[in-house]
Amino acid sequence: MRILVFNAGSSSLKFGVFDIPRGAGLAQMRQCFKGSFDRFGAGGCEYRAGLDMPKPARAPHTSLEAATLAVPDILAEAGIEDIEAVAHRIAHGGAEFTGATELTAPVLDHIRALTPLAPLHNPANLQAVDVARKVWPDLPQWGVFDTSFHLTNPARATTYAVPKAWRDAGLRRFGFHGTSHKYVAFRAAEELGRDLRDMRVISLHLGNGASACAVAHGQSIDSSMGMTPLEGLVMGTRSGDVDPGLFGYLSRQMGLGIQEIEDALYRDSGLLGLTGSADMRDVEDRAAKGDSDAQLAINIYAYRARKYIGAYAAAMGGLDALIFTGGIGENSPSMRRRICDGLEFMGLKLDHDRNMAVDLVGQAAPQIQAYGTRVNVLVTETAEQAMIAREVAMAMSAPRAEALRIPVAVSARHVHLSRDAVDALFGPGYDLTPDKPLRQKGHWAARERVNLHGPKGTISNVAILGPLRDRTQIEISRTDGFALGLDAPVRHSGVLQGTPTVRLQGPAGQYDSDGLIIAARHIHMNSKDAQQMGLTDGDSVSISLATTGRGLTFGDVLIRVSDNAFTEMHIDTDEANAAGISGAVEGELSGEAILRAT
Ligand SMILES: Nc1ncnc2c1ncn2[C@@H]1O[C@H](COP(=O)(O)OP(=O)(O)O)[C@@H](O)[C@H]1O
Ligand SMILES: CC(=O)OP(=O)(O)O
Ligand SMILES: [Mg+2]
Repeated sequence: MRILVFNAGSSSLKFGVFDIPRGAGLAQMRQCFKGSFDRFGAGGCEYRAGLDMPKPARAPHTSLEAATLAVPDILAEAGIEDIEAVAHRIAHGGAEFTGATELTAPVLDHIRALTPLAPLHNPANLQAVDVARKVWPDLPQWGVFDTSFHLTNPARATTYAVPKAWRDAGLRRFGFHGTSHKYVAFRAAEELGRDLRDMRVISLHLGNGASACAVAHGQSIDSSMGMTPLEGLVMGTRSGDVDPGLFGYLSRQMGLGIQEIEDALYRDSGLLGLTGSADMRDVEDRAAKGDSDAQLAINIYAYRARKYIGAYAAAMGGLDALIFTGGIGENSPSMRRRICDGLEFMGLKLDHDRNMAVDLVGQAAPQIQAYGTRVNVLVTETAEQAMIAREVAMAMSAPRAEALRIPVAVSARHVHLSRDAVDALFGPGYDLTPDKPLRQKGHWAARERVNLHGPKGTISNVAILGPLRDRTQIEISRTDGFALGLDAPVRHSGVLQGTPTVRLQGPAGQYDSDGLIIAARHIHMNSKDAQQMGLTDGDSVSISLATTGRGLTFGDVLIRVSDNAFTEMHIDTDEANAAGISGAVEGELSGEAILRAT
């Protein structure tokens, strides 16, 4: 399979063509073309092409868009034909995209909607999609997202301490450069001959955009960029961390509008704001000639990065390897040195000769720590394009993957009430008030709540789900059972013989009812999906949740088919916690694990 990859960054366009033999392992992947444009200005840009990345030549393109438009001709001239898919780096994918995704119209709409959260990136990424669409209208286009790798970050790392209404509106941290952090972490482990799952790694991606990432035991647990690629380290034109108190001051005291402030933080800050140049090569040259602004900028840059190393070593309880990548991380021995100086207290020290002698040809990942020190320090090229090609090739060769993904919903404790129960709890003839519709058609959560009393304790404010049923059923988790002091059996809905009795308390009175169960996990499935997946009512399947950070396969998941069902897997809060679920998750059906109903 031959895949063309576009990696549009905030200051550069990189592209590559990869051959991945069908059926063969990904190790046999071969790059057959490579090119890049950067240093855009009024007089054009620098251009490199060819596998050995020769010295840059000048090209006339003054913008990323113009450079993107030139790529098809470059490939044609190089005799690159028979491309089978085009893969794109997409910076912001929100919480939605956990891996390579085909860029269908709704997916593209979603990416477009995220543009305000990555104004320098998503438009450039979408531009490359547009160009590729026009030139190769029949080829599938895929996206690989910077944000995906960080979706394993725990809530304590992704949650801003801001009002609930803001958090409910979607304010949270995401993190970027995920494809790069993931690749370099794996590459470092490979180089060290260790299993990444046994390691605590910090990756510093220092390009035009820059971010630090803590990779604990193979998973990203924190990164320095937030809801947008503005937070964190000092960058080419972006500020990184600032005091949120600045905004009020800038608005009130300096009369700046929101758009002006945001533009300045994205485009006129960072190295550019500090020195007048966004390019570290210029800044280093000026500093060497005695320019004090450039010298201060370099100090701020290194100091910020060093602070993040300390923070992430603390977050992980130690550090085994530090990795430098991105244009600055790969090419600036003096910046690597400044960042690492002073970290000897944590066992991190560079060998200065090794640091100066770094040569990255042929995917090398040289180690540059002083001999005998505890923390390994490596430098490696980021290879985002290769990683993107690899993820897309894997996704494209996964059979029917799309059809077999099932959204997972976590059911918190709730009750279904009978007419009798409502009469006793709320008064004779009382009608519950439907408040929120549920995804299963005709079902709703009521505004009213009840309390549950058991011999050990009380659980207050338990949701009531309508419509009314013939029998009252109370669904709790195992943990809730301990809180109540009652031992509820795991049962399918409606199978209530011999279940324990619990006291329900409403405003008008009490009602003792049996029907206390832990709901057995199940999948509501509409007939069309069932047919497509080859399943019938009563089948049991295994569902793997691989994307949650505590990947788990749930066996014995009952399929319940009905015509109008919204296809969705239901698990309880204990199961969700065990699988480390936060936010939207999909489960994957393992085809070999279907147990037939009859
Ligand atoms: N030899 C070098 N010394 C110092 N900085 C360098 C060197 N080569 C490239 N850089 C810096 O790398 C940055 C660009 O990084 P890169 O990863 O290519 O950008 P992007 O984030 O757009 O992909 C620029 O600040 C550039 O000055
Ligand atoms: C997310 C980001 O900052 O990307 P880049 O380094 O390409 O600007
Ligand atoms: Mg970059």
